[in-house]
Parts: sequence; structure tokens; C-alpha cells
Amino acid sequence: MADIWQDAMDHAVAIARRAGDVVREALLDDRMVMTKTSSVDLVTQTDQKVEKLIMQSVKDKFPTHRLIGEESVAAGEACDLSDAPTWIIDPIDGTTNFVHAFPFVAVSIGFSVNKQIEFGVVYSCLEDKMFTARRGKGAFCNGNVLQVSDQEDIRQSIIATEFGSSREPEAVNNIFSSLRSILCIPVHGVRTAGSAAINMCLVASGCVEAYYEIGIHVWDVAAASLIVSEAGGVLMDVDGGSVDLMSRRIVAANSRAIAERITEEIRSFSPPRDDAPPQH
Ligand SMILES: O=P(O)(O)OC[C@@]1(O)O[C@H](CO)[C@@H](O)[C@@H]1O
Ligand SMILES: [Mg+2]
Ligand SMILES: [Mg+2]
Repeated sequence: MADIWQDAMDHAVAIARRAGDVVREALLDDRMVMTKTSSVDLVTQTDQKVEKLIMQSVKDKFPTHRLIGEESVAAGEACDLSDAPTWIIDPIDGTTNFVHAFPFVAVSIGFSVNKQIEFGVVYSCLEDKMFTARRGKGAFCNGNVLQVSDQEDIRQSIIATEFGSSREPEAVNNIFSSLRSILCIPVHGVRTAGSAAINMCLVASGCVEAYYEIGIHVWDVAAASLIVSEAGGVLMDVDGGSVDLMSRRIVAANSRAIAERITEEIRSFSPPRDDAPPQH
């Protein structure tokens, strides 16, 4: 039976690759840096240019589809996920890495129907790695099958996370408290790629056993969430319940056991949801 979303997924891969060309070309220019929620929450004209490129291409080809984009939301658009076919876009996941030419910079495109991710595309454009997943059909990197790690012992695992963009002492203490508890399980190591999407693709690739973070947004993780689950991984809320991609909290792991062990060490809190009414 023909896959009704194959055309859309093919378009996502093609536009992600084209967006990657724009990112690589921009690396050669002087990257004008702006800030958003804090002095370390960076955005560039390339983020905005890439999001416009992706969104316009979707509007032209799929005019009835809805769009959620990081930079559009930052400019005041709503972040409401309905049952309608919806493209969930992070034009550059890893903007700080982009500004510093640190080689983990991803274009992330998730596609949701009835609030279920149907396909995910994460293009790590400085590595030229195209991560893809179609619901029920597996996860791939440049066409090669992805499978999570079979490591069952967390003490022989590497865990990924991010420090986020807050430099408020209380928020930083919270992050480091969880980090210290996890490091001292002990685990083999903790890594931060600087991109949630790439951290999750590393889980899907079997390179790290788990990734967790509080503070992510739906556009950081929508595409990679399917890539993890189609590679045999598990998604969970930081308190151990079901993951909610709008909650800004996630654990992605190679197994339920390791995911649950991670949740035991996280000092959880609840940031304002992505779909929360705007604060006036
Ligand atoms: O702003 P960007 O570059 O799209 O997001 C970069 C990022 O590192 O910030 C989030 C919070 O730490 C991470 O989850 C996410 O991947
Ligand atoms: Mg991001
Ligand atoms: Mg971004």
C-alpha cells in the first residue's frame, strides 16, 4: 500500500539537505550573533533564513499543512500542536556550535499527524549525516540501519545532557545536582554535543546509552524522538511517566531500565510548557 506521507518525507530530506548547504556556506561568512532569552541563548540571521527557506518550501508544496518553527515562535507565533499535519522545525539545533564552528549543527524537521510523529529528519550538516525515521519503518543514518546500544548496565554507560541557556544560579545548581548524581552512579562518562537532536541521534546510533534534559523545546526533539524509538529506544518523562513532547522534559534511552535509573537521579522541575498561553 502506498505511503501517503512518503512525498512529504522525501521533501523533508531534500529541504534539510538544501538547508545544510546554506548553513555550511554561512560558516564562511561573519556570523552576526543576536540573543533571545539570555546572553547565551543565541540566534543568527542564518537560523532565520533557514527557517524561512524550509517553511516557504512546505507552504508551496503542502499548503494545507501547519507549521511550528523555533524562530517563528520566538517572534510571537503560537506553538499549538493540533491533529492537523504539522511540520515541527528547528532550523539550526546547535546555534552556539554554529557560531563557534563546533561541528555538531543540525537541521531538525519533525512531522506530526493527530499529534503522532509520522517521520523525523535530523541532518547533522557539518558531519554530513542524514538521520531519518518513518513510523514503523526503522531509523537510518545515510541509509544505514540504526540500533540503540545493548548495554544493560548503567555503570558501563555514557549519558548525554545539556546545560541549557539559563545562567541563573538556582537553575544551574539544579542542573549540576542532577549531573553530579548521575555521574556518581557511577557512569563511564557524561557528554554534551550542544544539540538535543544530535544527542538523541547518538542514542539511536548506540554511541551513548541515554540523553536527558529539562528545558528543551518540541522543535529540538520532535524529529529525533521518532529516530530514537524506531532504533529500538525508549522515551520517558523525567519523572518516569509517558513522554510529552510539549512539556520541555525528556529522557531518551536504549532501554526502559536505564531510562528509569536516570529518572531516579534527576531533580525534576516543570518549565512553562511549549503550548502554555503567552505570559503578558
Ligand atoms: O537554540 P538551539 O541551537 O536550537 O538549541 C540548542 C540546544 O542545545 O539548546 C537546548 C537547551 O539546552 C538544547 O536542548 C538544544 O539542542
Ligand atoms: Mg534547538
Ligand atoms: Mg534552533
